[in-house]
Amino acid sequence: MSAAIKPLVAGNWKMNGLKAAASELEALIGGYDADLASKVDSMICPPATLVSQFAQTAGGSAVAIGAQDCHVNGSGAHTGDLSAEMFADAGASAIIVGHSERRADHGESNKVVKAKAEAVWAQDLVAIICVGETEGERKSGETLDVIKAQLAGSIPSGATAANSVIAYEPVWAIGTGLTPTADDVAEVHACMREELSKAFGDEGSSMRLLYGGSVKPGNASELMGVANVDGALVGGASLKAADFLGIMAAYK
Ligand SMILES: O=C[C@H](O)COP(=O)(O)O
Repeated sequence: MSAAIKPLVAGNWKMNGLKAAASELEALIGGYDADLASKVDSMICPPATLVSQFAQTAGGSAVAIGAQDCHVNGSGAHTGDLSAEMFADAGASAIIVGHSERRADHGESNKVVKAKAEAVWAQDLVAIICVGETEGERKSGETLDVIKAQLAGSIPSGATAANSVIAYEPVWAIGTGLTPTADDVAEVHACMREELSKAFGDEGSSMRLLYGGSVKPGNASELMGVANVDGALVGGASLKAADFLGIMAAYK
């Protein structure tokens, strides 16, 4: 937790969810009362096929809708790709870029992630920029160097607390049920805060830093209580409204 930064709990549904899953979004909206909304922001990033529908369902509620990736260009001959402009048009307010599954499955480099963040900003949307070390990198003691290099390479100049959110997701903790210790999370988040403050001044000092990787209702209080952790990027446990609300309850 950082003083004076309103936390964000964002759900990344990844490649999960059909139209009927709107019932979970409706349940989330129903359980996310004004008191909770005053303490923590909430966002769901469904698959691209549901962004428009979810934005309509969430319209007028305090739950924001985001997307999971975008192309670096606004339009053009890129079969199967989707642009930040399209997601803005569909009602998204943020787009995740640089998730480790994109970096691994699609070979996305820091340079590509940076260009995607710029494409997100060009539509006045928020870029949720992900970084994180692999298991091998942690075991060989390279974690902080990897994170620093990813931050330096993936975040464009001009990043502000309003246009960017940074998510630390250790690759080995994603979908595995494993989590780093609170001390390990604190070490990485302190390092990120220092790097961002050096690079972006006051904007870096007040940018939201999310932790992601096997966040569940049972471990949310401990993880969200770590210094410089300003919320969570949640995968599996965001698919059910009850679990997602259980994670946000860490801020009650
Ligand atoms: O974007 C979300 C993360 O990859 C975390 O996924 P997970 O909560 O299923 O471990």
